[in-house]
Order: sequence, then C-alpha cells, then structure tokens
Amino acid sequence: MRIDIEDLHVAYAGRTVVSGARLVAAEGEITGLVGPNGSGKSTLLRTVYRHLRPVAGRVLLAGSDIRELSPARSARHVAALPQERGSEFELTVREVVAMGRTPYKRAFTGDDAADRDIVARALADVGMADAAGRRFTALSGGERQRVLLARAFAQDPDVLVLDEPTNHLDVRHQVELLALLRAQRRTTLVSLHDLNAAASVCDRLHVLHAGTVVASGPPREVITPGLMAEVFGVRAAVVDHPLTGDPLIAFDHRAPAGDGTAPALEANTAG
Ligand SMILES: Nc1ncnc2c1ncn2[C@@H]1O[C@H](COP(=O)(O)OP(=O)(O)OP(=O)(O)O)[C@@H](O)[C@H]1O
Repeated sequence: MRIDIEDLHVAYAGRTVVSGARLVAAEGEITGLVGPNGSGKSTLLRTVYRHLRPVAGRVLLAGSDIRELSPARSARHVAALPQERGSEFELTVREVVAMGRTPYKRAFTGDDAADRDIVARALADVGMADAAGRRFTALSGGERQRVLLARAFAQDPDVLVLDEPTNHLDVRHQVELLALLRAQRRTTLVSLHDLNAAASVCDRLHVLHAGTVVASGPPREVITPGLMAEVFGVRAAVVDHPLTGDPLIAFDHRAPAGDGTAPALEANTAG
C-alpha cells in the first residue's frame, strides 16, 4: 500500500510547524525523511500514524483518507515506532510485543498459536528472543527500542512508520535493523538523523527544512554538498562508498559551512 501526503499543514497550539508538505511513500519502498532538528519530521510522521490531526491537507493510504478508516482498521495497515512512549511499563517483553496483535482481536480474546508464532518471530527478527520473559523496564534504551520495533513488526502492517528507529542502537544493531527493513519490502516511511544510513537504505529521500519539503528524489540526486551546506549548515563532500558504491557523505567535522547557516557555532567563535 502506498502513502500519499498531500499539502499537509500541521500546527501546535496555532503555531504551524509543517506547511504544505507533499510526498509519496511508494509501495514496497523505503522512503526516508531527513532534516535538521525541529524541521518537522516527527510532526509529519505523527499525522501518518494518526497521533495528530492536520490543520489542512490529507494523508492517503492506498488512496483513502486515513482519518476515514476505523482505528482498528488503520492499525492493521499502519504500524508505528513513535518517539512518544506508551504504557508498557510493567509488562514483560513478550507482552509488549503481543500488544501488536491487538488490532486483530475481538475484546477479551487471548493470543492463539498463530499470534504466539508471530510474536516469537518478531522478537527473533530484532535479536531479542532470549529476553522474552524479562520486564520491559529492566532493558537498556537500545533493547527497548528493538522490542518496540518487534511490536510494530508483530502488527504485520502493510506500512511501517518509524521515527528514528536507530536511536540508541549500537552500529551492528543499526546495520541489522536497516538490513531487516530492506529485506521485508514493506512500504516504510522512516525518519533518520544518520544521513549516510539514509543514503544507503532509502529508495527515495525527502528533505524537510522549516516544515517544508525542499528536496525529493533518489539519495544520489538529493544528497549534494550544496544541500548539506544550505539545509544542514555543514561542509561535506559526497563520494562513492568504497564497499557499496552508495553515496557517502564525508563531513568536515572541524568547521560548519561558512555561509551563516550555523548561528550557534558562529556565535561561539565571535565570542
Ligand atoms: N508536542 C509539541 N508541542 C508544541 N510544539 C511542538 C511539539 N512537538 C514538536 N513541536 C515543535 O514543532 C517543531 C517541529 O518539531 P519536530 O519534533 O516535528 O521536529 P523534528 O524534525 O522531528 O526534530 P528532531 O530532529 O529534533 O527530532 C519544533 O519547533 C518543535 O519545537
């Protein structure tokens, strides 16, 4: 199923933070959302998993406005890894992942063998099978992140909406997660801060800047030194990755772009 975001405007208490965003997450592709802090990535994703209602514009799931689907129906199609956390605190890892099966159940029905299989597979996929009986709150940040991803996988959705899924993960678990997303071939809309990871795994990228999509396309077309300077305020060269051939952004960690786009650091040097 594809997602179409049409002329989306989203505001908090009257302050517009996403204005006129348009993008498509194509069926079976990984669509990446990148942009500086506060550019509106989480806000845009929240409208897709129905945590926020847009002021104007629409989110279409396979051509239908997601606001017109029942919550259970949309939860069977769209699973999210949000930044905000729910109330999974006193549960075991297995119970947290089993919550992903809720949209498929009538009230007061328990898990059947098929549900248990799906939960076990989801836990194995994120490398957390051995932790099934542990309390969720006793896990590290990265382990929790992997369990919450397993919950999204257990929902068996057509569309995955992932807000910074590699947060807290060590590099090996980042690589494994991104490889898993590629292997699943679900429609995936994902925000990522790691631009090199985004350039490697995403079929298409959308760059958000101050609530507006300022560039869209395959990573090789979108990721340029000019965009790195204008949108992110950093100096960078874009080269071919020596192992994969993907675009590799080599950042200049010694100095920001000298065009006034990094005011905090400039203020430091001026002082
Ligand atoms: N719950 C909220 N209430 C009010 N303002 C909010 C809320 N959440 C986000 N904002 C504001 O909306 C703007 C966009 O924030 P958002 O979290 O969508 O950005 P982001 O691109 O995901 O940022 P980051 O990369 O830092 O996670 C920011 O100015 C932020 O301060």
